[in-house]
Amino acid sequence: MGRPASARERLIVAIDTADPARAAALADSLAPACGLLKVGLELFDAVGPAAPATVSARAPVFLDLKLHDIPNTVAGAVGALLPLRPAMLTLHAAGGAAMIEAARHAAERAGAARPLLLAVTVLTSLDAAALAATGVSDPPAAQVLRLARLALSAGADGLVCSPREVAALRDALGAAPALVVPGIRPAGSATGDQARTATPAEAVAAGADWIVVGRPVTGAADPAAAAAAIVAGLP
Ligand SMILES: O=C(O)c1cc(=O)[nH]c(=O)n1[C@@H]1O[C@H](COP(=O)(O)O)[C@@H](O)[C@H]1O
Repeated sequence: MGRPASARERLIVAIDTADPARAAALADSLAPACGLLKVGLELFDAVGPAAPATVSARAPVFLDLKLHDIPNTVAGAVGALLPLRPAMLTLHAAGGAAMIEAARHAAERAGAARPLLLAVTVLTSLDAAALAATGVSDPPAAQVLRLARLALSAGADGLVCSPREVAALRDALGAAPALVVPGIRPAGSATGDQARTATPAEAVAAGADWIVVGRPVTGAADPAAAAAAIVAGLP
């Protein structure tokens, strides 16, 4: 899929719920207010392939299953997901080059309808101490850049990173990789479990192509109005 052509198209709303009726209601109200709707592990694990199928009737789907397994298994999973026609699909960069190459190879079977393959670098919920506890003593920014280079050279189309790394990734990698950025918090909204955050406008000004927002929109009294307010504040 092409890069967003408007502020509205930059917004991806994460529909994180295990309740299919709530997911359908959120999709109905939010589809006109954003570019894509994200179906993640919570909804997919609860509802199965019917989840993206329901949502894709309303908006393009970002299918965020963060695949991370041996290359043969990930290739098979990508092949099994292609009939759902996601516009974007995630896998963990830490799965390594051979896994990403296998995913790319499998995705190419969809031809022109191939989803954008996005490599998740360092989860936005990890701060430097939490990352160090996994055995990575480099700061998050260095690990994000290392994983970004690995993923792109193995065939990923883009990256998922926190807003804190976007400017450095653009400096190092240029305009080519798609940068999809969660960890977004409008001023005054609760951080929750996110550690590396910034506002929607800061993320886009730094070079994000798309921003991913979940609870600040879906937890609002009027989710469509919350989404519209985010879009109105983008540069
Ligand atoms: O791949 C993702 O989308 C993702 C990667 C990451 O590092 N951090 C992250 O928060 N996400 C997703 O982005 C969404 C953020 O939701 P909120 O924290 O509610 O805005 C969730 O659906 C996460 O699964």
